Amino acid sequence: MTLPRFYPVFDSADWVVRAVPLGVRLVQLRIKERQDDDLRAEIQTALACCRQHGAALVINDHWQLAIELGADWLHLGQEDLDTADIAAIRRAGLKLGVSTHDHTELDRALALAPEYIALGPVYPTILKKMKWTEQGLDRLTEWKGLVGDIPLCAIGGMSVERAAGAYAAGADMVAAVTDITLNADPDTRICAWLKAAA
Ligand SMILES: Cc1ncc(COP(=O)(O)OP(=O)(O)O)c(N)n1
Ligand SMILES: Cc1ncsc1CCOP(=O)(O)O
Ligand SMILES: [Mg+2]
Repeated sequence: MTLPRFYPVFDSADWVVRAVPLGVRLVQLRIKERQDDDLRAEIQTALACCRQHGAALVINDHWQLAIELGADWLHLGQEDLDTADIAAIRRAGLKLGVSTHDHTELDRALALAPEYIALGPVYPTILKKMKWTEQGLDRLTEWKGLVGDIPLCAIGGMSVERAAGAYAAGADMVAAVTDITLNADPDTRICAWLKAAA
């Protein structure tokens, strides 16, 4: 499967249900600090919507629920990898994306043969406090040289205006959160992303 070039990340199934009918074909559900029952309901709603529209849903962090609910994709960061059961995840047939920020993390990610590797924050992000400063476009180019055929995802401070630069630098996919969710007109912004990624 060739992964879509635009990869929005949302914190609720409502956002997924809003974005997918507009043409989004790869989307992440990234929900923090919620009870399992709530998470289960969110994942099930998002999964049903994505399956109806032929889109791929990536579950962030919650690998046990992803297995339990028969999800297809999972995203794990380096701290998630410390506790995740990769063998169980693979046995369940889940495809995997992994976050990286430096060479040690990249080596660890490559050893897992993930379906994509993410590098970030490419630009400063306001979504979460991170110990990593901006990586920049040259770092994306370096990463693309190191990951070879594995799709590379740029994340962190990405915007429609910055997308072309990230693709030109070597990103196969660009992920974004607040460029959409804080926009005054998220639907129009999603459509602009789809155009920029086409
Ligand atoms: C596409 C993509 N890239 C990176 C991340 C970050 O994952 P992680 O480092 O585990 O941090 P949290 O998102 O869990 O706070 C991501 N979610 N998606
Ligand atoms: C989850 C995550 N991982 C690296 S940067 C980032 C935040 C991306 O959010 P935004 O697109 O709003 O900068
Ligand atoms: Mg995580």
